[in-house]
Amino acid sequence: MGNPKTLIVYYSRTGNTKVVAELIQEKLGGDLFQIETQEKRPSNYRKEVEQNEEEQEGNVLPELKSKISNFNQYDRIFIGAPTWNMALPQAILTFMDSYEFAGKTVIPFNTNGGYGTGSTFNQIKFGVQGAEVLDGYSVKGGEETNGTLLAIEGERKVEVSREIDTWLEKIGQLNN
Ligand SMILES: Cc1cc2nc3c(=O)[nH]c(=O)nc-3n(C[C@H](O)[C@H](O)[C@H](O)COP(=O)(O)O)c2cc1C
Repeated sequence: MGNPKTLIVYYSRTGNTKVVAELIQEKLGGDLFQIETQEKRPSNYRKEVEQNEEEQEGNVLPELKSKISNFNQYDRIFIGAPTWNMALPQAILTFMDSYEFAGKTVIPFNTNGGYGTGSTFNQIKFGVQGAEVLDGYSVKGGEETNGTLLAIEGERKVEVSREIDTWLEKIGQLNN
């Protein structure tokens, strides 16, 4: 695919997934879009953990704040999410439910508190039926439980940027 039109979508509470999204944009260009819920999320960590669990258990799809105009124009869509309770934050499910992905290339990325992607990549694969899904990138981000919010900054951000180059090259997306 020559010069694909690229969209980089992400959900981020404490900024780690946002930094990865911005690094991808620096390297490949494309449009950035932050998924946000219509209703404000709890700022308290424990309250967010509880609300998220309730939403995941009840298959609740929280309403999103805004829609992407002209989604059809995009060929290549990066979807970035933190691991929440070893799964996707439900807002990503709302996002995937809102658009048609058939014929597109989808590339997932993830940040987590050290326990890995959980089911996030599989959920993305399942949520974008008809798309070609490439291998994702995952990196350790923050650990709100011990007070580390944004971890991907400074020297760590430089390292992550290098890892992203390696990943993009491996999946054949670096010079596209
Ligand atoms: C509600 C909630 C649940 C989380 N659950 C997990 C988890 O199950 N496993 C894990 O490794 N990290 C978990 N984390 C940590 C985040 O995945 C990690 O801090 C990530 O880098 C946050 O990304 P962000 O800064 O873009 O919001 C959780 C964080 C929150 C707020």
